[in-house]
This record gives sequence, structure tokens and C-alpha cells, in this order.
Amino acid sequence: MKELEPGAAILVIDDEESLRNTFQFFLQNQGYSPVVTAATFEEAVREIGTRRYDLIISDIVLGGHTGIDVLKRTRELGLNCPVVMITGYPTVETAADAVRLGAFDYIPKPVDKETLLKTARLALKQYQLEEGQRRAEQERERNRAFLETVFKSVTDGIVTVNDNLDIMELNPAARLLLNELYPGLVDQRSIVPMCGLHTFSSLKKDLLYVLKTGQESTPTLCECDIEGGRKKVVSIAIAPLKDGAGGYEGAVMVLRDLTAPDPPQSGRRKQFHRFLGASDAMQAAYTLIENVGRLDLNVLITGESGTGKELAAEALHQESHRKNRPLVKVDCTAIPETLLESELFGHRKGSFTGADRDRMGRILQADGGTLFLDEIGDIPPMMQLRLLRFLQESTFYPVGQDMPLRVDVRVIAATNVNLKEKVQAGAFREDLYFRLRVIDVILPPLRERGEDILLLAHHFINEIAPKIDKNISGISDQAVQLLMGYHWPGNVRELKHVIERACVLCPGPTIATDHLSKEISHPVLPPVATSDADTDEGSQPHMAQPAAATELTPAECILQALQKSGGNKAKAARLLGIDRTTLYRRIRALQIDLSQIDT
Ligand SMILES: Nc1ncnc2c1ncn2[C@@H]1O[C@H](COP(=O)(O)OP(=O)(O)OP(=O)(O)O)[C@@H](O)[C@H]1O
Repeated sequence: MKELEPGAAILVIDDEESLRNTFQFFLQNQGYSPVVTAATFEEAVREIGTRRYDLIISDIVLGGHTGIDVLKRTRELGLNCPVVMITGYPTVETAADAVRLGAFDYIPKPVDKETLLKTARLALKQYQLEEGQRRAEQERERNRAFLETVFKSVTDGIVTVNDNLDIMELNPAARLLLNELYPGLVDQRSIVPMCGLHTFSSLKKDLLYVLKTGQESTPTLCECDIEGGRKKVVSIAIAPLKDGAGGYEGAVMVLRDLTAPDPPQSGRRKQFHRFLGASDAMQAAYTLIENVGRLDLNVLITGESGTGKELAAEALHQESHRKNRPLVKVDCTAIPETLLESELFGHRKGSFTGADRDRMGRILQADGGTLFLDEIGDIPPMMQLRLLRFLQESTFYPVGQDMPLRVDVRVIAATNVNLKEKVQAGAFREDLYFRLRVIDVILPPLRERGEDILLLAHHFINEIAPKIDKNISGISDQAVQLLMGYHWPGNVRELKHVIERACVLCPGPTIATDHLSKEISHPVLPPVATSDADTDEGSQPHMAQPAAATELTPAECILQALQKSGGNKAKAARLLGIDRTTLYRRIRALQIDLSQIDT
């Protein structure tokens, strides 16, 4: 009788080719698919990292490794699929050990096909059952995570207290507000000291009423003095904290800040943390970072190279309640693939060749603070899986350790590749993408921040010139035009290098066109797309490397685009892959004579 487990994927690991092939042939014949084989521990680990298996059948002796190593690795990766050991008679005790360590079962050699089939069916059946339960648990966990996200992101402060008026939980908004109303209260983990303040004289009475009767209290409006001689008006509503079984286990306070907002800031900000820039695009980025910073959510920062993604991560950390805890940065591409795992998760002494002592990973270093994962788009599939597990559970296993560690870390990731496209191409896990991108901050390229180019250029001159004993005070009009007309593929980082070079070359007080590099004075621009279809909305052609560059000057490129669009500037901007304002700015900066265009 064939009992198929449709789609059940099986990995067979054995260093003996004939056995591998026999198992594969037999199991495939029974309808299991795919049945993949691996000859070594390393090959098996690679396989486990690249696809999902429902069952692993492993020889217990594997060259320098054992089937138990496979089992451990599988569990370290957070995978729960059953592992069945194949064992020779002399190693039955090791096999029994394997079962104690979590193997599903063992089959002694020579392997009887019926036993193999029976064990495989049993393992898959039990796995199916457990997976069902796990999925239900995950569903509950997702709901819980959703509620937690709401809890963390609402602007009202939410505090839960028990019968003794001890603080059980509070969201980031409550933490901020309570810190203003009563500095130090949150650390005392009790609401009692606040009840002692004259302003909150009815708070204790209301809390006790709710705790005693299980009824909501009438919301109160409190006016209180805060630091700097300012006042805050806060409404407090208290309700019983239901326990899901008809009873209640404490009270929940909802604090709403009703203070009239400060008058709008006069003028726009030219600086924000380490960012410089007064353009509209940067004003929007500053406000977003301010608002998102204080919410304890994972953030994905995207933007072209050199747009300041690291600065954004620093600013988000500084704006959060974690600012006095560490901000740990990891450039995922700077660390070789083989070391990335131990760099992030740490390792135990002896867990691999060269691990001569315990090592604390970056995640643990970031406990209580923020972990910044730069260039996240390039991490290998196995690391994607491990990171996902960490983000789902806030726990992780250092390499070679069986006991998980729990940490409280906010993750900020950054990438200059289009992660959504990578997800669509199957190169980045979708579940990880959504976990990382609870909120995204998109940094604009420099070419879309026209006025910032000069602001930054002058800032860099003031920073660099004194360091090399130069007295440089300005930039010639022609050089300004070139800087304004350039498309800055390397963004602010490139601008800084250009100014550094110009300062070195400039003998007098003014930077002139001669001091600018060839890319600026004779830029090679991306070729003009030939049809609207080449520049559909989502593909942002200016962000991609041009497939083939032309030797046209910027002015010629613009003229060519305008010719092609019959003088229609919106269409020409689309063809060039820039927005209309940038096109207008460049036309002005390059003093392009529009009368040359045949319309
Ligand atoms: N708005 C800005 N104001 C001042 N300096 C900036 C600004 N944006 C970027 N920089 C500077 O430009 C350089 C590059 O910034 P950063 O490393 O944050 O960019 P990035 O987007 O992370 O780049 P990559 O993707 O290549 O890692 C740094 O020296 C940074 O200080």
C-alpha cells in the first residue's frame, strides 16, 4: 500500500554512494518528492539552509562528523523536521543517545526497506501533526505580534498595573510621557509615587476603584508642570485588564497628551543629528525619523549608496528610548560569509576549528539597544533564516550552544538594493523582508535635493580646508553650475570626495572648474531611454547603473531628451529618469537654450 505524503521533501545523508542512491530510488518510488542526497556534513548543511525538508535521514557516521552534528545544526537553524539516524550495530548506543538528543528514531544497518518506510511514514505523520500545532501557535504569535505592534506604535501611552499598583507593561509612548510627568518613575516600576503628586490626587482612588469593582473609571484631565517651566495636560482613563477567562488581573491606564502642540518651527532645519540639508525631501526625512525613532519597531532604511543610511540609523537610535544603550553596527558585506554567523550570534569555545574561546556576538552586545545591519540585501540564505528566527522569537543560539539566549534588541537594517525585487526574484526571504520592514525610511538621492548640494559643498570646504592649511572661501559660478548639473551617482559621499580633491588642488581662495574631476566637468550620463516603457514608474532608471553610457555632456543629454519628447518637459524628465523639478534646475544651472529644440 502506498501512502503518499504529497510534497514531503526528504534529505538523505550518507557518505556511501550506493546507499544514498538506493534510499533515494526507493523513497522516490514510494512517491516522496523531492528526495535529495548529500554525501558530507557540509553538503547537508548547505542543503538544509537552502530549502525546507520534512524529513532528514542521516547516517550516524559521516567522515569527521556525525549524524548528531546534523541534528544539532538542524535545531540551531530553528528547524523542527524529524531526523532519523541510520546506524551500524556497533554504534547502537550512540544512536540511542541521538534519540535522547532529539532524533526521531534510529534504524540499524542493514536497513530493511519496510522498516525504513514505516519509520519515514511515522516521522512524517507526527511532523505533520506537530506542524499543524506549530502553525496554530504561529498564528497566535502573529496575532500577538500584531497587537504588540499596535501597543508599541499607538501615540497614546498605555500602562498596565497589578493589584499592588506595580507597573507590569508600558508602551514607548507611555515611557516618554511618564518620563516627562515624573522623571524616574518608570525605573521604580510602580505607579504609587505618581499618585502622591497633588496633580494626580484622584489617580490612586480611581485605580483602586477599577481594581475592586472591575468597572471603568471616569476619565480625568490633569494639568501638570514639567521641566523647563512648561505645562502638560493629560487625560487618564482606567479600565480593568481582562484575563480572557471572564476575570481581570489588574488595570490598564490610557494616557493621552492633550497639550496644545508647540507653534510650528520657524524656518526649516538645515541640520538634524549628523545630517545636513534644508531641502523639502530632507525635511520630510527628518520628521519621519523623529516620529519613527521613538516607536520601538524594526525599520528598513533604503537609499542609494552614500545617501546617509548610516546617519539615519544613528539618528533613529538617538531619537529612541534606547539612546543611552549601545548602537551596534554590522556591515553584513564586510564580513566573510563563513564568519557572519559567529559575528552576529557569537560562538562557544571549540564549536569550530579556530574557535579557541567563547565569543560574544553582536546581537548580545546590542542587548537593550539597537542593532544596525547594513547591506542586509546581501546576506546568504542560511543567515536570512537564522535572522528570521531571531526576529520572530527574540532568542538565538550562539554557534555550538544548545541553550537559547533572550535579548531585547531593536533591529534597524539598511540596503541600497531593491529588496522587493530581490524577494520577487527569490533571492531574499519574503517573511524576513516583512519582519525587517515594519516601517521604512527612504532617503532621497542627492540629485533630487538641489539646494543641498551647495549647502553640503560649503560645509565640506569649511571642514576640510583648515585641516590642510588652506584658506578657501568660495566656489566660482561656473564650478557651481557643474556641481548643480551633475547627477551624483555616489551621492553625498561622492560630493565629499569631490570637495576634498578640489580643496587639495585649489591654490587660492576659490574652487574653480579646473579643480573638479573629469566626471564632473565632462560627466558621462545614463543614456536617454528610448520610450516611456523604459522608464515605468517603479523602475527608477537613475538608480540603476547605466547599461551603456554615452559620452554626451549633461546639457547634450537634456537637449536630446527634450528633442525626443517634442519639448514636453515631464516626458523628457521621465526619459532621463529624473523628476521634473530636477530637470528645471539643471536647465537653469546649465543655462540650456531651449529655443534650439524643434517642437
Ligand atoms: N545629509 C548628509 N549630511 C552630511 N553628511 C552626509 C549626509 N549624507 C551622507 N553624509 C556623509 O556621506 C558619507 C556616506 O554616508 P553613509 O555611510 O551614511 O551613507 P550610506 O547610505 O550608508 O552609504 P552606503 O550604502 O554606501 O553604505 C558619510 O561620510 C556621511 O557622513
